[in-house]
Amino acid sequence: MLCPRPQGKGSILHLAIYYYGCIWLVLIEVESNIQDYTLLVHWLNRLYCRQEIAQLELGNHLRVEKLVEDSQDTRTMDRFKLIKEVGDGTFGSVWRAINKQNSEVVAVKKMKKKYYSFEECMSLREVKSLRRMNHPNIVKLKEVVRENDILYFIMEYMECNLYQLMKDRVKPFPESEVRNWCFQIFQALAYMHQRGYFHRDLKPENLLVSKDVIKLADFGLAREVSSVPPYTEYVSTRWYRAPEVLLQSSVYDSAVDMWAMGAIMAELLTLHPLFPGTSEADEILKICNVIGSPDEQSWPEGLSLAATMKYKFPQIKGNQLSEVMKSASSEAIDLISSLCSWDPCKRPKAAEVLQHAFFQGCTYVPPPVRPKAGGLPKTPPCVGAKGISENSVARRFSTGTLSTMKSSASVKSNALSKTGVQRKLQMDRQAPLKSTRATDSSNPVLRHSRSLPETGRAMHKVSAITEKLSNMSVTSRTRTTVKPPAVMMKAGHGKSDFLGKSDEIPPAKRLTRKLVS
Ligand SMILES: Nc1ncnc2c1ncn2[C@@H]1O[C@H](COP(=O)(O)OP(=O)(O)OP(=O)(O)O)[C@@H](O)[C@H]1O
Repeated sequence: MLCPRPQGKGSILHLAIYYYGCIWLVLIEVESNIQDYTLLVHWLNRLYCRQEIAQLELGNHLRVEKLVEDSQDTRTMDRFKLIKEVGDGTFGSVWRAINKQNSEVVAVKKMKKKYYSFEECMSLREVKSLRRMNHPNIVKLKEVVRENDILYFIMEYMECNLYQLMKDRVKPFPESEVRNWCFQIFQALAYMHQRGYFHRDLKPENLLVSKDVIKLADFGLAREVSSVPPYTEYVSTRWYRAPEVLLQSSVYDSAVDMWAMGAIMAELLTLHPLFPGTSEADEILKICNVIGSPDEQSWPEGLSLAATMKYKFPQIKGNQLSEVMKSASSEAIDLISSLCSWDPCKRPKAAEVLQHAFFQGCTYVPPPVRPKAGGLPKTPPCVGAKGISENSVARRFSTGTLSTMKSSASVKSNALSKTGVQRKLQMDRQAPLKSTRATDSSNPVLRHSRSLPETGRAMHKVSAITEKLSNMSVTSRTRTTVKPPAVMMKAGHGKSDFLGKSDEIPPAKRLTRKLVS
């Protein structure tokens, strides 16, 4: 409420003080209604601009830095020349582009959905999480631009993704190369997990490579660890999906990323997906075939989750990972087995993995707190014996989770609590979603082709889920071979799935799918 205006012959000074006070009151009132800085920027933007551009300064204190005024707005996306489409995911198409102003090569992700306000854009998970990340192994988000209701992410450009590298290969990657990549990715994961985020959609397509450097990308599903469960939306690509997610736990955590990394590591070492399930039920069966069925000892919470869903695990003893990955070192196998533990609590944390014997000789250098001016921090490579001697120095600056260089992955202490809340399933009738893959016009017949239809965050009616779940049962069957199929396979088929078809394992060739180039 404003005070009554001074009556009578007030001096000019009085009037000035009165109006000054009024302005302050109005501002205070407005401010109390403004939730955060982003909204304030948007509000100012509305006043002065027709379009918005936010240049994100990546670091500890992110802020919207620049508003484009009327005189400039038509130039917003004109600054970029799109050269070639390099990827087409569920949510956006990605282009290699050049910033005409400084000739920098960038990646422009053009979102498929329209965005009618800037707040909507700024509240996207991809923006919220990426803008808080500043790590040499996490793809940098440079700008967020909304123009004509279309949202663009301007990112640093990476040459290709891991899936593209795998599909063209005949011989598996040398273990040293896999070690180098994985070490970088685990550093990125340690960084983001320690900052309270987990990715939830790790897969080879989301690991981008430029020369020796690999980076995590696609934070569309990233979630804050502190966000409140239940997590009800659809999460992650089936082949890399953790069992607790398959069993519809709604309180999973960063351990889902560790499971995915186990599967990715194995795939890099063999060029074949470790758990190429054709449906959710088949996914569980494939997991049982490799690591054996869970029991009261290995994963009591899993049995409860299954019971809640009226799902019965097949009783399979499982194979030895060493049989599946004949040429892998014992350290690699040990690490993959611990990452692919049924019980999420038994999977090592990312920071612990960096201490695993598989990475002996690799140096962990924590990223700087603030980005250095004049360039990105360099990714620390595996540096052999020198690295070991440097490691003690590196650890001094770590967050304290790295205890000993020689210790293997230890057991996690946090437990997943179980819940009766059911997560939503992708159903048979769902229209197939676009696969997440890079556009590959040069290679129409992809040997290692895959479709990742379940990356979509499909939502389904709970009643339908309940019906499906109550029918669900994966019957025990004699061990199906876990030998890599003759052809490279694609992640999932969209043909869901879980229920009633558990023992119908389609032949490998059904898994092959041609890619749209
Ligand atoms: N910064 C980048 N540089 C080069 N290529 C990129 C970049 N970001 C993404 N890509 C390519 O585009 C593809 C799709 O990108 P992205 O995963 O971000 O899209 P999406 O719509 O979120 O996909 P998804 O279906 O997995 O959710 C990636 O697999 C990658 O090949």
